[in-house]
Amino acid sequence: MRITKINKNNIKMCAELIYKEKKNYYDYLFKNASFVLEKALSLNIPPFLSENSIVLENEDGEVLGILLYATKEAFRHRYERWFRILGLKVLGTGIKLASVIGQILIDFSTDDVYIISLVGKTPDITAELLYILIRQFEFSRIITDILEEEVEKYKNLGFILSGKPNKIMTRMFRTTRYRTISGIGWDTHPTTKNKKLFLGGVQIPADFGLEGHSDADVIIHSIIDSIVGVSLQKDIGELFPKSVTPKGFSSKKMLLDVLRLVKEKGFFPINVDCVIISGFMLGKFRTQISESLTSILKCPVSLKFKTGNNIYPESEGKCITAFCVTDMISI
Ligand SMILES: Nc1ccn([C@@H]2O[C@H](COP(=O)(O)O)[C@@H](O)[C@H]2O)c(=O)n1
Ligand SMILES: C[C@@]1(CO)OP(=O)(O)OP(=O)(O)OC[C@H]1O
Repeated sequence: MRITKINKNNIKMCAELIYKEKKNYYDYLFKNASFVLEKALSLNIPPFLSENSIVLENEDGEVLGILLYATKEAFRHRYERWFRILGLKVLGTGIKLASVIGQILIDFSTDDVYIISLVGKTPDITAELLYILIRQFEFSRIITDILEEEVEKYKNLGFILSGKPNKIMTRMFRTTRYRTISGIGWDTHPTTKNKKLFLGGVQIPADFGLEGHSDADVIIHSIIDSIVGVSLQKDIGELFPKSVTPKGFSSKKMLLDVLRLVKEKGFFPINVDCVIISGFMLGKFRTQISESLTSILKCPVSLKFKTGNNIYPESEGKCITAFCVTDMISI
């Protein structure tokens, strides 16, 4: 997944998502609304400014979600440019637009940001877009006007109701404050000759593996527990019970599932720090394991390896143990 802005390659997909999210409202404002929106985006007509967009795309360039925002400035200037797409119709539509814009200018300050569109193909993408906005910019309040059916979605993102700016829309707002929170995780698995060794999503060349129902990747299991405890009040066994998890299941897939779940709830890992106790030397795999985990978690991951100085069962190769602490931002 990559972060970008509206550009000529993705403008059609972005315009479609923006239109679909508030179809009734845009249809009320404009005739042929989907065409008007795409045109407004391509001509950069305020407040539909591509510079004020955050777009998440997959590796194939498919748009997974878009957040389009506007500052007070964007509502104030260069409105005459609407004539270029609306022509004479601006006289009819203009009255509706002018009243919407006028109300917004009265209701919010230069410290606020107004969300025109926040739409993700899945709830975790929607939350991630909001997280990027909150972390990147120092606004004090986020205001948005939405259709009634979107209220739950915004409540889940920490917004509260604040009235009805017009007969179609509902207004909601939230502050941009966030908190940091840390979780701890631990896991240990006995070694076995019958399995491959997976650590941090990397298959390590060794003549043994770890016993367990899944691929028994102790590093990932400890990271999962450090994340899901504080965010979901759960542990790995509750999320992936042995009764329904296929034997040998990939821990990497479990971590990807967990990240989707916690992001939906507004929790974003920002740092992971692990200690691994193992008699089998792992130092030469540090970079590979850390890069594998960073590519999944999208945050720095540090690893320390310890032998246990011959006094732990890990030192004798009976098992491998991992501890970890994950710091997260909760929006
Ligand atoms: N499985 C391991 C354990 C340790 N290392 C490296 O060896 C250093 C010394 O470890 P002690 O537990 O004896 O203090 C340690 O700093 C690690 O870099 C390792 O590579 N793999
Ligand atoms: C992951 C699960 C189930 O798939 O099994 P294991 O691979 O045995 O791992 P463990 O860390 O003992 O506990 C959680 C289990 O539910």
